[in-house]
Amino acid sequence: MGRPPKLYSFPDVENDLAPNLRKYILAEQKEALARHGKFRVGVSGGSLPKTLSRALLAPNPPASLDKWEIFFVDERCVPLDHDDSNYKALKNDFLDQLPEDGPKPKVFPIDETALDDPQEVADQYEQTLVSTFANRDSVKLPLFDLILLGCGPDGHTASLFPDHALLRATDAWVLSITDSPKPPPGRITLSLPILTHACAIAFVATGGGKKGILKKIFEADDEGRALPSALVNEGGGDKVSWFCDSAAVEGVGFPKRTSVI
Ligand SMILES: O=C(O)[C@H](O)[C@@H](O)[C@H](O)[C@H](O)COP(=O)(O)O
Repeated sequence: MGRPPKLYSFPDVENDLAPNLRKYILAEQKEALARHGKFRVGVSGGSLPKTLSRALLAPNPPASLDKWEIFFVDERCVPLDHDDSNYKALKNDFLDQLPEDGPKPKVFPIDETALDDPQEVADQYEQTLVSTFANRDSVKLPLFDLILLGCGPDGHTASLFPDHALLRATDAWVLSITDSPKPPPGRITLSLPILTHACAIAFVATGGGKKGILKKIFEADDEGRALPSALVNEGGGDKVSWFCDSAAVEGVGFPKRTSVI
């Protein structure tokens, strides 16, 4: 690993992790707005939308939310109102909780017209990125201001799973998977080069269920180094920050930080 990622450990999600995550996101937002007047964020599914809403809703949602463009780091190929939809989770946990008269982000869900064909969904989503981030011929890779990731108990992140061929895919921005070990099997995901190209990348991993895998990722022995989340550490270096609670990092022998400055 070149310049190592930052590993934050907080005693508690509600009172410590969430306010520090807020501070971090608002600092990234400030830099992005100064760079190009927009804040382009990629979000994952799982528990992330809930933690995000804890971080961002209180004491009040960010004033520049109307400058935010929110994309999905990965999405399940299900209708947007299905319980498995990452869009639905973000909508329920965050978007619908915003005050009616306040600023709203622009959100880019998947196209629902070809859900039985994940490759088609991936191609359509890549087109969405191409038309938002500029012409693919002029932009080699879309530059997200911030990517927010989760980490599964097997070390997966986004819908990039351990030992899966998608980990080696470098020719597309958005990939499809039909055999996801975590249900549902049909999904789309940003590719590893897009994740690590982002200006900033944050993982949120909490709870005792993450303990063993974080140890493997950070101790990076041969097995740990090959895990998808470790490959993000490897490619993103010091652009990567991990927001964890004490339960998740118990026993992890890697220097831990306790607050975002
Ligand atoms: O849609 C998904 O399934 C995800 O994007 C996935 O990569 C998730 O982030 C991790 O599985 C962690 O999930 P938890 O935060 O629920 O542990």
